[in-house]
Order: sequence, then C-alpha cells, then structure tokens
Amino acid sequence: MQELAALIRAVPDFPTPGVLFRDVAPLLADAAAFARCIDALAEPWRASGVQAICGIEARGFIFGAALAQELHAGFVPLRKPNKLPPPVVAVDYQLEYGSDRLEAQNEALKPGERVLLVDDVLATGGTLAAAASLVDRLHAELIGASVVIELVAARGRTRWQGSKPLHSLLRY
Ligand SMILES: O=P(O)(O)OC[C@H]1O[C@H](OP(=O)(O)OP(=O)(O)O)[C@H](O)[C@@H]1O
Ligand SMILES: Nc1ncnc2[nH]cnc12
Repeated sequence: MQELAALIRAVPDFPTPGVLFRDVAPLLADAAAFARCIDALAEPWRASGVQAICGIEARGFIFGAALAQELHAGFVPLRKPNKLPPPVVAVDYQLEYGSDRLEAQNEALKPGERVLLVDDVLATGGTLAAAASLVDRLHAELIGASVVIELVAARGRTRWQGSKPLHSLLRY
C-alpha cells in the first residue's frame, strides 16, 4: 500500500485556497500500481456476489469501471445533473460550500440487485450518502462501498450507514 501512497500527489490550495488536493493521476498513469490498486479494491468483495458497481462522476468512473471488470460485475454511472438522458432519479446533497445533485437512470439497477459503490475519495461523506440513497430509491440492495482515499479529518465515515462495510485503501 505504501507504493500506492507514494503515487498520490498532494497539491496545496487546489481547487480553492486551504484545500490539500489528493491527486490520483500519477497512480493511474503507472500500469503496475493501477493494477495493484484495483486488485486491493476487489479483495474484500470477491465472494460478495456483487452484481453492479456504481461509480461516482468523475474519478469514481475510472476506479469503478476497472473494478467492475475485475469482479465480473456490470458498471452503472452515477452522474452530475443533466448528463444522463431521462427518465432519471436524483438526489440533492450538501458540499462544503453550496450543494450538488447526483442522478441515476431509472432502469440502471434492478430491484434487489447487489450493488457496490465506488469513488476515489471520501471526504465529508455527502457524495457517498447521496449515492447510497439513489441505490435505495431504485430498490437495489446496497452491499457496501470502497474508496481509494479516506480523508479521516473530514469525518465522512460518520455519515455512512454503519451496518454496511465501507473500505478505504489509504487514509490521511
Ligand atoms: O465526501 P465528499 O465531501 O462528498 O467529497 C468526495 C467527492 O469529492 C470529489 O468529487 P468532485 O465533486 O470533486 O468531482 P470530480 O470527481 O468530478 O472531480 C471526489 O471525487 C468525491 O466524489
Ligand atoms: N482533498 C481532496 N482531494 C481530492 N479529492 C477530494 N474530494 C474532496 N476533497 C478532496
């Protein structure tokens, strides 16, 4: 895991002053490291019977799609507003400043389908909580979530449903 951590670049004051941005681009560009990362993300879920991976726009698409291939599951994109053709379900959520919205297509998940959420970063947890409510709204079965990076100080884990596993590979 230390080799992966060495490939996450910390960028001060991006995208706004005071934010220490964790940039996964160097990790993605390294073929061996990216493969190790997907293998590590897959590990806890190999016997889970996961049927669909929901990846969150935009960086969650990269990890989520690769993980879906590794786990022989389908991939379902959860997108920012007005990107998906209707009909869609939408959930509004709070960011540190202002709010945002996530959408899924109505037919994207089947009722009872076993779903894993994937994103690159867990910060305040608002995004992952919104994604979990979309899965709920579509009557699919949420089995848990995996993120590459957990920013512990932002306390996103406190907003996560305690009964479902939430795995993170790297914690800062
Ligand atoms: O836990 P939270 O406080 O909700 O923050 C985590 C979210 O923030 C980032 O997304 P961003 O909105 O920057 O989108 P991007 O992937 O399109 O850059 C990151 O990729 C997570 O989705
Ligand atoms: N500090 C951070 N770095 C990268 N992505 C983020 N998403 C929310 N906070 C972030």
